[in-house]
Amino acid sequence: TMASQGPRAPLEFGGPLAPGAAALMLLLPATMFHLLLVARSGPARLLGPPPYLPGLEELWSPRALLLWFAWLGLQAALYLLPAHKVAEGQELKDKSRLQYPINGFQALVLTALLLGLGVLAGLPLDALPEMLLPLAFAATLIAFIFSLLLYLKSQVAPASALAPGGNSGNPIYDFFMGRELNPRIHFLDFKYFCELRPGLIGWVLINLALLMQEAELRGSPSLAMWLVNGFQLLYVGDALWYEEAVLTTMDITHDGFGFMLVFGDLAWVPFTYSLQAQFLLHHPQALGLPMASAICLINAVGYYIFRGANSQKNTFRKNPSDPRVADLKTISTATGRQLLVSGWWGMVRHPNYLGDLIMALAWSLPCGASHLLPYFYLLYFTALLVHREARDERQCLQKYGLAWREYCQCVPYRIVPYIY
Ligand SMILES: NC(=O)C1=CN([C@@H]2O[C@H](COP(=O)(O)OP(=O)(O)OC[C@H]3O[C@@H](n4cnc5c(N)ncnc54)[C@H](OP(=O)(O)O)[C@@H]3O)[C@@H](O)[C@H]2O)C=CC1
Ligand SMILES: CC(C)CCC[C@@H](C)[C@H]1CC=C2C3=C(CC[C@@]21C)[C@@]1(C)CC[C@H](O)C(C)(C)[C@@H]1CC3
Repeated sequence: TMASQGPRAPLEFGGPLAPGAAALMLLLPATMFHLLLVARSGPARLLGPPPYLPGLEELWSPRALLLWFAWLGLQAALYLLPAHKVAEGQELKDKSRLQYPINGFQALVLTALLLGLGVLAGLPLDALPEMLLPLAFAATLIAFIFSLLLYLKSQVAPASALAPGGNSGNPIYDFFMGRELNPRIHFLDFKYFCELRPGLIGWVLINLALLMQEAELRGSPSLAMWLVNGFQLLYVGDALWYEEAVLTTMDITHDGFGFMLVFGDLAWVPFTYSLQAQFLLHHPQALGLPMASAICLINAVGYYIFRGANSQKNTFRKNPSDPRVADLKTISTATGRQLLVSGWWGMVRHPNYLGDLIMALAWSLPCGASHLLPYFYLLYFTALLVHREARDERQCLQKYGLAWREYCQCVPYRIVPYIY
């Protein structure tokens, strides 16, 4: 029987048609391919036309598809290995809690070991950069097919399994946003797995391959390439070290798993988040030690704010009496949960976004100021977080009502103190 529609939320991204979900399903892959093509071109003009339009013979590669399936299989196997900890997710509508393995950092380390052994045995990792286009094409194909399978699976899911935002009744919109909240087969939770494993680890693998190819090309990797690789490996390592924290993010607790997140996880993250390293391979930048030191300081400040704010909130949510957060000022809410109104969360309402954006700036600066392309991530990410912050504000106002308004009066700025 058809599952009755679950609760309905306001339509995001302008709804199902242009400039909504349907447009984004074409625009996002097109933007990704544009970035991949421009990064390797001499002029590297972000706002100009791509240097050429690749033919299907350049995009389609059975070898790339096979590589993707092998990569997904490896990461799924590492995900299903015994975990040192199994965490419970947030309470669901039916009062149950799902279980999630906490073994992401272990998967990163094992992947590094396996790849290290592979390179010693002759695995041509430095050949990966030449395959970025067919690999991105394969990832996009997999994203569409996987999203279709998820959409079909959601048709037989009970209403309690549906996400608030992904069942408008419009197939295009629901395919894009995702109908089911936590699609899984036994212990393999597809949303949790895709968000933290193949794309995120694939991102730093692509970065490493680009660094290795620069060493082949120029004798040794540039300081700028080292910085970008180091900063982004820190970011991915941190995400996997604090993997359990993702269980309280809105993607896991609120959003359906549809094309937007499937494509975002499997294609957008590995192929557009590695843009700075791609740019540096084709556009070497001389970076002096004083500038490099200043950029390292900027990344350190961003990481300090990002980690400090995320850990403070997650610690507080886990145990408000924890000595590390017990003395912070709070606002009580009708739900029984409290809102932090001092510490990081008394500075602005999303201090973690501020730290993340500062790091995004530090990732771009090693690429110099001659091109806009390396700053694409900063521009995209600012738009993503501003949109995300607005979504979260709506959800928090709905959750907490007057208490949230009181919080907004105490903490008037959203992301940047005294600015926004
Ligand atoms: N690199 C990338 O592409 C992306 C990175 N990120 C990063 O992911 C991290 C998580 O971000 P995101 O998932 O958006 O959500 P957040 O971690 O910002 O969590 C938002 C939730 O935190 C709780 N909260 C908000 N204010 C307070 C307060 N004052 N006291 C206590 N709890 C509060 C509310 O949930 P409740 O009260 O229900 O607990 C709210 O819904 C961020 O650091 C962000 O930068 C996010 C998206 C993309
Ligand atoms: C326009 C895009 C295609 C829309 C897709 C957005 C996604 C790429 C992001 C949505 C939320 C994300 C998070 C992270 C990566 C990007 C996506 C999937 C995250 C895993 C990065 C590392 C962080 O430490 C985190 C807090 C774990 C992030 C969680 C949200």
